[in-house]
Amino acid sequence: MRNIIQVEQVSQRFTTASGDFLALDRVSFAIREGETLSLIGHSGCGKSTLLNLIAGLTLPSSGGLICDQREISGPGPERAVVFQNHSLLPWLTCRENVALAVDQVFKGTMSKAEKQAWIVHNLELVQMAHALDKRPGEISGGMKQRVGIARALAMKPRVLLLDEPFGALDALTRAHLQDAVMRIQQKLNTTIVLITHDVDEAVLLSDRVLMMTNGPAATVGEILAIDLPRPRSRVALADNPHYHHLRQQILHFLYEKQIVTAQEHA
Ligand SMILES: Nc1ncnc2c1ncn2[C@@H]1O[C@H](COP(=O)(O)OP(=O)(O)OP(=O)(O)O)[C@@H](O)[C@H]1O
Repeated sequence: MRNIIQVEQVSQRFTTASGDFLALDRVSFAIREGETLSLIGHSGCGKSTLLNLIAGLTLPSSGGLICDQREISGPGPERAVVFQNHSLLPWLTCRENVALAVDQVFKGTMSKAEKQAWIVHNLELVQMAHALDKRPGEISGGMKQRVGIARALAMKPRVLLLDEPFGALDALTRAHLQDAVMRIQQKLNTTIVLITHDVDEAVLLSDRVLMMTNGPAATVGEILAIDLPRPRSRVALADNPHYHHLRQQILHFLYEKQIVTAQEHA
């Protein structure tokens, strides 16, 4: 598999009231085309900072990021982001919210009818075609996230960046959305970068899990390959000893290695 994103020696400093704060310190890794890579780490370690850099929403203090052989110097439709809080415009319908992205990306390249069909197609992908003309206030939290994912997919991104997209949802809705993302990924072969705090979610969805060290000066701790066959079923995995072994390795990193490291530095 070829690399679609390369993160090379990236550091990120923030200027705060109490002085300079080094959030990320010389982070390097590559994201392979078509893979699902999860970023996991303790709260405040720098996961969103890293995702924002890949999205091009911020620029690194040093180092560089490359997407498809081009330096990332700002946001672009080939890297679509979905945040924890859907961020749909409340006065627009689901169709109109997706249309905003489609109009922006396919201006001049799709006819009006093609755009309408493409909007419906993407809402169908996330099973939300029934709510085309509803406003965000008329649908549930899980449904809003689905529409947010449809809006991102409608941009035909090469990479889908998901910043804790299921964090605010109840366990059952979360499970349905995780299944939807896995199904869509299998269908479209989109590259996905997912921030999560949930070890089970990381193992279920990912091809690799990137475990970050605690901040400040966070960096890549370990990268774990999740070599479980696809399609994956949460029910079948519950009895799979290898699944439990992989889960255990992440827990060990987060709750034993990282705590030890933090104490060593204390
Ligand atoms: N704009 C900023 N200015 C100053 N400090 C910042 C800024 N953005 C992030 N930080 C700091 O950088 C560190 C990493 O923050 P970030 O939000 O990336 O962590 P995170 O791993 O995504 O956290 P969480 O899991 O709680 O969402 C934190 O200590 C945070 O306070």
